[in-house]
Amino acid sequence: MARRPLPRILSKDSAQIARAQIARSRELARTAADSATDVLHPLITVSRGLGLLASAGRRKWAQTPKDRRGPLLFLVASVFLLVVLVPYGPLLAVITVMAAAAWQGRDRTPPADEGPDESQAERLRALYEALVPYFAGPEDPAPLYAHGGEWDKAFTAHEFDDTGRVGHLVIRYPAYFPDGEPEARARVERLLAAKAGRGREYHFAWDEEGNQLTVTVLAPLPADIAAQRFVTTPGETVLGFTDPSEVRRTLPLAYGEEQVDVPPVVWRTGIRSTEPHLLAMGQPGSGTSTLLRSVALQALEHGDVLIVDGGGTGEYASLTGRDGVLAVECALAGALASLEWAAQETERRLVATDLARQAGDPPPPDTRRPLWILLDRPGVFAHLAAAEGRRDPQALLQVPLRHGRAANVTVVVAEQFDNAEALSDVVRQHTRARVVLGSAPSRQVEAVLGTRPPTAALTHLPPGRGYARLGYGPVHRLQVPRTPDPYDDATSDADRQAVLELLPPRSTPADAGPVAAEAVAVADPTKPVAAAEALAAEG
Ligand SMILES: Nc1ncnc2c1ncn2[C@@H]1O[C@H](COP(=O)(O)OP(=O)(O)OP(=O)(O)O)[C@@H](O)[C@H]1O
Repeated sequence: MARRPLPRILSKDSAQIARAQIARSRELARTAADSATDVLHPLITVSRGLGLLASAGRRKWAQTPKDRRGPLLFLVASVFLLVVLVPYGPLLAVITVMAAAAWQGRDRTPPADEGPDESQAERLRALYEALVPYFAGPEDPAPLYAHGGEWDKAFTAHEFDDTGRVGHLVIRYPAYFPDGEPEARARVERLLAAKAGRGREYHFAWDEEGNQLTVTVLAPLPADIAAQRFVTTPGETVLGFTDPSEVRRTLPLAYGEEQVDVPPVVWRTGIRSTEPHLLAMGQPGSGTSTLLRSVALQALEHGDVLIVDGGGTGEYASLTGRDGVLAVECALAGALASLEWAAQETERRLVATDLARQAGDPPPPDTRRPLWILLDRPGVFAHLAAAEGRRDPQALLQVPLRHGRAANVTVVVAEQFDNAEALSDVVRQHTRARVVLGSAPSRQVEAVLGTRPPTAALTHLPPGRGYARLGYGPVHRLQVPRTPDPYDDATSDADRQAVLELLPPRSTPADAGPVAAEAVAVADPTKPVAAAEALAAEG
């Protein structure tokens, strides 16, 4: 596939990625040209000066009347002879001519005026005035911030975008401003986001040592990346895409016949993972089920998947009966049975691995195939179980969550904020990879990620947009790839086709039904697919 710039038919977001790449290439070319110009600068100046001197000489000769040209020629010849005869004359003459040429050839273009124009200066002044109550100290003898003060001393760098709004700003603030207090920071960030222009996302970088705040406007993340096979190694799952400045790696992604490179948020699972399980939270409709579907499609490439869906809207029906899909459970009884089997399977793997290790053998092959447990909206089952006097299915996640890493078992839980209190402690404790989708108050986001995101959240985010944090790592902005339910009537044909192409074939009849408790119990636990088949036979 040829790697070419983005086609015009792509949406605004994808075009922005391409524009960023073109801008980067231009920046490189400009840097190379600047370096070459720096090295050759003296030579260029002298050559330009010599050219100017020669043309001045020609002009002078042309202006001289014909009857005076003889004496002038005689004078020049005499000076030339004198120079030749005087000791060091030729050398001195060359130096003199070069100096004159350098003087003549010096760059005389007046330096461009880089200051802001009147409207921009007005915007900066307004921003400065708005910041005065936050940064002024009543006892400061020489305040940096004061009404009617000098904004250009406080704003050390500023850039404006094409629409005339602030694109980048470096703000100095007094050392006594409590920049270590999240609430104080949040107040300033809210003010800046409102005053510098709503509807855009801002990145705030607080330099506590230098007492400097850098505000940068972020371009929207590409929201039209369709589901596809990502170029990753086993054990890597692409949660979505983020800013180029946040991640060094890029993934080549297909857009029809074209390819573009986009920075991914990659989550590593398996034995060496430090964040072996994931929790995704969001508002209704923010795209957590879509994230789970995207994870399932990637997991099925190398492993088996068990889906427990408390939402009960049939969003995972397209996965039922597919090779590698052990079960798609929508009822409490099935959820309990499947999760009990998963807990036993985790224990079996642990025991088998341990025995092999004691015997000095490598882990048996039937413990190496990754097993994924995807649990959407467990809070619904928790309420149902409490009403029916049964066990909360989350209790069965204890073994997979605690010991899953060693047994190649990964748990992904998605829940809505409204039901957050229904999440069990063990789920909260052991899911160290976190995702928040959709707009939410910053304290809710902080409660999930463990820290405040470095950007001011928009009041409206497209579905699949949010933040991801792996363990104690940085918070990344995230856009989940578009992975809709192919059975949903609202799904476009292109999206449906993209998801259907990723689904494994269906060798188990889809109408075999969910894995029943008894079938799971009697099935050979070393062959999870066989368990489903045994159930199908029993059904
Ligand atoms: N990454 C995405 N890109 C494009 N559209 C998305 C994305 N994620 C979700 N959507 C769209 O948003 C809508 C809701 O998505 P989804 O069902 O995944 O949300 P949810 O958080 O599970 O909400 P609910 O539990 O209420 O269904 C769907 O129409 C879906 O197609």
